[in-house]
Amino acid sequence: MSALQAINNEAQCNMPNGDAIEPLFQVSDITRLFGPDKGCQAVSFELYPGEVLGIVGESGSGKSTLLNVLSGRCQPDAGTIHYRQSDGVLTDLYASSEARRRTLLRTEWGFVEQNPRDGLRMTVSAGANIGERLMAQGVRNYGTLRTESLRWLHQVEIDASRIDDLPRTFSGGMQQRLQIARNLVSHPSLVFMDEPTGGLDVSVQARLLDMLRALVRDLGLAVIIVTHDLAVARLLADRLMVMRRSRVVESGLTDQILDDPQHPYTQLLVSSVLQP
Ligand SMILES: Nc1ncnc2c1ncn2[C@@H]1O[C@H](COP(=O)(O)OP(=O)(O)OP(=O)(O)O)[C@@H](O)[C@H]1O
Repeated sequence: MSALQAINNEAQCNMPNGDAIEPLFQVSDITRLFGPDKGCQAVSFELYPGEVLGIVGESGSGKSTLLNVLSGRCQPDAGTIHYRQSDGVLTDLYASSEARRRTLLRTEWGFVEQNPRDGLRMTVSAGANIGERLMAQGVRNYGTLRTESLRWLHQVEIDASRIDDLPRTFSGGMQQRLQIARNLVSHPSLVFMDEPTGGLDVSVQARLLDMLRALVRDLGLAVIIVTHDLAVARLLADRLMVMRRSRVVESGLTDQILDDPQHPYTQLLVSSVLQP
C-alpha cells in the first residue's frame, strides 16, 4: 500500500517533519438528481495531493454528473465541496462565484474531455492551445509561451514541426495528447478526466494510457477519472468508487476492489469485464 493510499484509512497523516497532510478536496454528501436515481446522490470522499481516484460504473450510473458537480460545472442540489487552493486557503466551491470556479478550472485545475474537440480550441494552432492556459496565469512573454508549448509538444510526443498547425489536422490520438498538454502546462494540482481514452483505437489507447500514467506520477497530480473501463481504472487509479443508479455502492483501494469485490454489483462488473 502506498503512503497516499494509506492516508485514506487514517483520520490524519503526518509528513516526515511532523506536519499533517491536509486533503486537497473534501466532498460531503453531494446530490444532483435529474429524476429518481438519475444523477448522483449522497457522495462523500476526500482526495489527497497526488492521489488518483477512479469513478467506475455502468452507463447511466451517474459518473459524468458527479464529475461535472465536482469540477464546478454543475450546481449540486445539496452537499458541499471544499478545495484547498495552492496558497493553502480552503475554498467552498459552490459558495464561490461562478467566475471564481471558472478561474480555478483554467488555472489550478484541468479537465480532460472524452472528446478532444470539446476541450481544445479547434480554430487556433496547437501552440496557441497550449499557450492559452499559461496566458490565463499571466504569462505574456512570446518567447516563454513558444518555448513552453514546444516543451509540452515534446512531452506528449507531438513533433515540434506541428506547432503552428490546427488541431483538426491531427489524428484523434494526437488531439487527445494535445488536450492533455493544454491541461498540464499550467501545472494544475487537480485534473478531472472523463473517459480520456474512450473513442480511441485499442493500440492508441494503450500508448495514451502509458503516457498519462507517467505524467500523473512524474507531476504528482491529483486526478479524478471517470471510466467504464476497469483496465484503465486498474492502471491509473489508487482508489475506486463504484457507482450504480446514482449511488456509490463500494469504494476502496483499486486492487482490493478489483481482486476482492464485496458488493454484488461490483462482483458482477468485475466478473463480466476482467475474464482471464
Ligand atoms: N442534463 C440532464 N438532464 C436530464 N437528465 C440527465 C442530464 N444529465 C444526465 N441525466 C441523466 O442522469 C443519469 C446519469 O447520467 P450520467 O451521464 O451522469 O451517467 P454516466 O454514468 O456518466 O453514463 P455514461 O457512462 O453513459 O456517460 C442518466 O439517466 C441520464 O439520462
